[in-house]
Amino acid sequence: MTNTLKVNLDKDSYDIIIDNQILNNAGQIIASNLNIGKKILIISDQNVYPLYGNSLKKSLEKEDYQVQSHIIEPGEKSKNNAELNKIYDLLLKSRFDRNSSIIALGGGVVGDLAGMAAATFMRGINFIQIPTSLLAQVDSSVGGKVAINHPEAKNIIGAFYQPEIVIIDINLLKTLKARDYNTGLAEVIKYGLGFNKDLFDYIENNIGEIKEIKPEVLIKLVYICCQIKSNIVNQDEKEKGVRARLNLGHTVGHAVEALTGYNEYTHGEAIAIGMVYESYLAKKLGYIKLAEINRLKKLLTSFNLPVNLPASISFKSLITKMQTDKKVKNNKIFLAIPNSLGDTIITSDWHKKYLKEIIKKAPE
Ligand SMILES: NC(=O)c1ccc[n+]([C@@H]2O[C@H](COP(=O)([O-])OP(=O)(O)OC[C@H]3O[C@@H](n4cnc5c(N)ncnc54)[C@H](O)[C@@H]3O)[C@@H](O)[C@H]2O)c1
Ligand SMILES: O=C(O)C(=O)C[C@@H](O)[C@H](O)[C@H](O)COP(=O)(O)O
Ligand SMILES: [Zn+2]
Repeated sequence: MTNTLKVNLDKDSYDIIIDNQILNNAGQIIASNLNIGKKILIISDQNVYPLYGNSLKKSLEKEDYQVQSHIIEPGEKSKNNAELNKIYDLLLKSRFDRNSSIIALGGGVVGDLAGMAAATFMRGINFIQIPTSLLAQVDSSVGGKVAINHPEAKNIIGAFYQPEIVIIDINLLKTLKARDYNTGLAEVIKYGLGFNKDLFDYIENNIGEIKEIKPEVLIKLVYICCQIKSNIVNQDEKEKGVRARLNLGHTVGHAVEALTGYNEYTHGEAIAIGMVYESYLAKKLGYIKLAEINRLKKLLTSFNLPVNLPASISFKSLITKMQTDKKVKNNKIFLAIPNSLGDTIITSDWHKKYLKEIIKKAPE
């Protein structure tokens, strides 16, 4: 049974369609739901396109779309200005117009980069998300944050630009490498830790089924995460308030990614570390309990996710990098931290020395 969620943003509202084995119907889903021009550019990467590019292309061509593809090197290093320029060159050369569309077929890197191209080319052309990694299915394909990195800071050049539709086929997850699957689980655990205690309990109680990628379990996880995210985005599309809670673990996590050159940790691994350190900070401030942090660490570890900062990152380098976070206001670093399991608060009322003490103690 197809599960459909709606992101409600007036004229920019869209459906999230979640099912098993629907990639071959993507063309028909697009043709019957969207009024778009015939030209489509699929942006994908060198791992994903050989697996799924042809099926998508065929299903679009069946509906008379004229399809071109642009394939990037996989990984965070492609989320940059040079790659974005290559896409603009292609769109111009192929005479794409305002009615044309870009489809992101890939993980969060492809989605963020393709979304930046769609948001900025001619000040905005149609954008369709077909996420293929777990992380992209539970998080990055929904909500309209699109971005590229700067060598100094993560996602620092970007926009809020909503897709026309999100088509999620959980069957695609079967070909993910274990490390990439686990990185998506870090965001799933974030939704449990920060927004839904029942989800946290469910993950703890179904570790085996989750590792086996059981379709009914994955549909449930993807549905709950997309539901949590769309409810928040519905209230605060442009992160003026409540949306900042989705950044739980990310102030430390993004700093870890940037300080390690975007190639030592995946995004999910970095935010796993971020969730642990930000939780210790929350505990010092009187929020989450040690027993809950220990549950978090155990759960992350059971999916091979890291829970300790690497020795190469000092307190000083971490705090300096955290100052580049987008949640900094008047030099104050606002953090999204767990209040208790299933609830997040935003605060700037914390002292840097707490983080210094936590790092010095090296939480085991
Ligand atoms: N926009 C947002 O709201 C948002 C939210 C969370 C994360 N992000 C961003 O997303 C990125 C991380 O996303 P990611 O973890 O998907 O990384 P990714 O896009 O690099 O994908 C991870 C790896 O999995 C491969 N892959 C993807 N789907 C596959 C499939 N079905 N079968 C086989 N291999 C597949 C990719 O080729 C890549 O090697 C980061 O840049 C992060 O900042 C954005
Ligand atoms: O959608 C959001 O809002 C999020 O914060 C989701 C995060 O998981 C995601 O990594 C996002 O890209 C981080 O946003 P940023 O504004 O801190 O770059
Ligand atoms: Zn994230």
